[in-house]
Formats: sequence, C-alpha cells, structure tokens
Amino acid sequence: MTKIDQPNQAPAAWTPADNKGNPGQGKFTARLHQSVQAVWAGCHEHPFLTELRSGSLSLDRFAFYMKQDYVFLKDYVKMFALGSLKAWDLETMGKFADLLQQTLNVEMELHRQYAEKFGITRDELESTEPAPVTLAYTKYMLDAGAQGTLGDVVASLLPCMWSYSEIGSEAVRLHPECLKHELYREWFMMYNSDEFRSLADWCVQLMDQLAEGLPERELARLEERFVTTSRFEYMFWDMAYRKAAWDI
Ligand SMILES: Cc1ncc(CN)c(N)n1
Repeated sequence: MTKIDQPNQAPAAWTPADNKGNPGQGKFTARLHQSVQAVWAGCHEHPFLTELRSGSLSLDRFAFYMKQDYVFLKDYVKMFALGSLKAWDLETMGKFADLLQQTLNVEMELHRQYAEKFGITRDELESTEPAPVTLAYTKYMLDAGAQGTLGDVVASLLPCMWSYSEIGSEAVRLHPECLKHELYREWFMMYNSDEFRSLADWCVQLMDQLAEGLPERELARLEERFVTTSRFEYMFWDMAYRKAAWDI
C-alpha cells in the first residue's frame, strides 16, 4: 500500500511554490492535511468524541447528533449530484452518481434503522429542524459546489470523508474499548470499515488529480474550502455536545 492509499495519514510532504514560479513538491492533499492539523486534532480531542470512545457520552447528546446528521446527509448527497454535474469524464460522473444512489437509498436507510435504537422515529428524523451550525455548514458546502468547479466540490466534501475515516480508524486503533458500548460500537465500525476507508482514499486521490497543474491562486481557494469545512466539522461535534439548537 502506498502512502496515498492510506487516507488516515498525511500523504508525502508538501513544499509550497517558490516566488520564481516553480511549483511546489509533493501531493496537494499533504498541504491540505497540514493546514488543518490543529482543527482535526481539536475534533479528535473534543469531549463529544472522547466520551463517545469511552462510552460515557450521554444518549441525549448522541440523539441530537443523529438527528442533525440526518439533516446534514440530505444536503451531503446533493453534493454528489453536483460532483456528477461538474465532472467531465464518464468514470467520475458515474462514481458520483453511484455515491448519490448508495448514500440516499442505503446509508440513509441504515441511519434511520440505527436511530430507532436510540428511540428516534423516522418522523422525528424527517421533521428535524436544522440547527444553526448544520444550516451554515450545509449551505456553505452547497454554495461552494454550485459556484465552483469539481475541485471546489471535492475540496469541500473531502473533510467529511477523510476526517471521519481518520476518526474511526484512530479510535479503533488507539482506543479499542470504543467497540465495547452496545450502541456506539456500530458507529465506530461503520467509520472504521474498509468501504469507508476506500471512499476516503478515492476522494483524496481525486483531489490530487484535480489539483495537478492548477495555479497557486486556485489551489489557495481549494485550500480555503477544505479548511472551512474542516472548521465546520469541529463545530458540528461541538454543536452536538452542547445540543445547540436555535435559542430564539
Ligand atoms: C457532519 C458529518 N460529516 C461527515 C460525515 C460522514 N459522511 C457525517 N456523517 N456527518
């Protein structure tokens, strides 16, 4: 397995372009990973995730997360539609179309079944009002995708896949006790699965392909997308921990 096939670790080191116009070395995703080190570390160490790993997270906090995540997923799948729309080759168009159908018809059904184990009904999921952070995150992502190129779609989506894959695999590797909780273990198994890892892998590789040969101005915009949605990932954990809905 090459480094790039392991989305849970940063790909080979990145050096920026110099001021004589020479391009930087290494993978663009290494630069992205470096730029969010502190944000992702903040996610790993957020009480929502430390308590989820130890099994001490309260069920009402997790239920809040599940409901907001359902709202999130509805817009997340629309990003796949945008990916298919903005791609130029049939293979990438097909991959995004498959992801759309898989997520909409398989993963969201699994989410509904999993939510039932926490006493959340399907009606409750469907009628969940987006909390401010969920709304800001999903609308930012959809706007970035709608206004931009396929690179913007992928840069905005990448933290969703890559950070969750890293969270799932690091949890199981470093805190195997996370698999002991009768309800939360399923969550860790999903994000530590080979399927999820290969999805994150694919997205990392696509990002590097799309970044190849782009001028620094465009790379900087893609980096900004990636950093922004990474920050939203952090805020999503924090929102769920605080159960931060509208307070007015
Ligand atoms: C907020 C959020 N971000 C990412 C994922 C992983 N698809 C998720 N389920 N929810």
